[in-house]
Amino acid sequence: MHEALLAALSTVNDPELHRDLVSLGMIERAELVGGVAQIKVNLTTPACPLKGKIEQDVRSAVLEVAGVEDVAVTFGAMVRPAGQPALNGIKHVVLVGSGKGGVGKSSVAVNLAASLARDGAKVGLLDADVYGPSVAHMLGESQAKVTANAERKMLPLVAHGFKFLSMANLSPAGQALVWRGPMLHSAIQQFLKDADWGELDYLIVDLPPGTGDVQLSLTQTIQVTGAVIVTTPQDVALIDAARAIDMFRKASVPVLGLIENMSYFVAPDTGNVYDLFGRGGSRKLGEQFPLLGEIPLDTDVRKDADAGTPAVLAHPTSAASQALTAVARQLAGQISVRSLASLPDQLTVV
Ligand SMILES: Nc1ncnc2c1ncn2[C@@H]1O[C@H](COP(=O)(O)OP(=O)(O)OP(=O)(O)O)[C@@H](O)[C@H]1O
Repeated sequence: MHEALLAALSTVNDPELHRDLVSLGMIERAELVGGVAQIKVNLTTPACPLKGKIEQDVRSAVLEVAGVEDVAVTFGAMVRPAGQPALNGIKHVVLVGSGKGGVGKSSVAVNLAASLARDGAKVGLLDADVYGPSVAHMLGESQAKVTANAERKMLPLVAHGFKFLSMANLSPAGQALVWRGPMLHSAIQQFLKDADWGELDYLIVDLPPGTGDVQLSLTQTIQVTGAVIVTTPQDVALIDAARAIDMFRKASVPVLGLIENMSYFVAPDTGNVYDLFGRGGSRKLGEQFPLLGEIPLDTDVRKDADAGTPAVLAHPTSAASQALTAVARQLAGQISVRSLASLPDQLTVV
């Protein structure tokens, strides 16, 4: 019966990876118990955007097998690294960049981390925006201090289900950091290599805005899976976003997608939608980069950040939070696609 079930499952494709679940090695269990087919699918990310579709397809395929009266589908997830893991224990490093400041890059980075962690992934967030570190504030941890372990490695702080490190938790509050290129390089190196991040599926890195030393230093130091670029829809922001794309391309960092923030505003009293900055402008940047999502302007995104809880956790049902959650899942999906693109045709089947 196991073989018959596997044969049925081999007709079900992962909608994003365009390969069948069996050859992708995603079937962890397939057996018939009292007329009920027990199928366990091991997804490539707990933040899979297409879980519902996969479940439906598995059900209909398995119900075709003679003797199957019902199907019970359960899910597990194991994020796979893209070739070599970025750093010891860290499967994917994802850079969050922007061409210009103030477009909401840090807000997006914090909410991506919170959303992926809530979906069950092991997540770290590195605040590499050393000139204006805002991550600790957005997580309600601006007073916390980083400590070291017995091997003198920095221990990341933990908030809202994920780990993070920020310069703000190393330097006295309110002091500006006047650092130059080589010092910045070594600070970033320490955050990456002299920190005990443990096992992570995703390390999200909030870069400083623009295309300077820190960004280059990072792309040259470690193997990153890719970068996402946060922009707003105005032409000026898009011109700068194009510059950021160009920088990543020159550094051979794949651009996993664009995120359009402050895309539109829904008036809470009337429900009218206003495209304050000309919505959808990101599409002009070219079709080779997926638009991972459009996030509306929402005062709760700012208020929640100031109160120290990411909006996706504080107001999970708001339009902005739902858009941010969808973006996080799209991103996780893009990373799975990249990781599996280089795999051989047939994987080990359990
Ligand atoms: N979708 C949104 N709706 C409402 N306010 C937002 C939204 N996104 C970001 N903001 C607010 O806009 C301001 C700038 O956001 P943020 O600090 O995340 O931008 P940034 O691009 O990281 O800035 P910088 O590059 O200067 O670090 C913050 O006050 C933030 O709360």
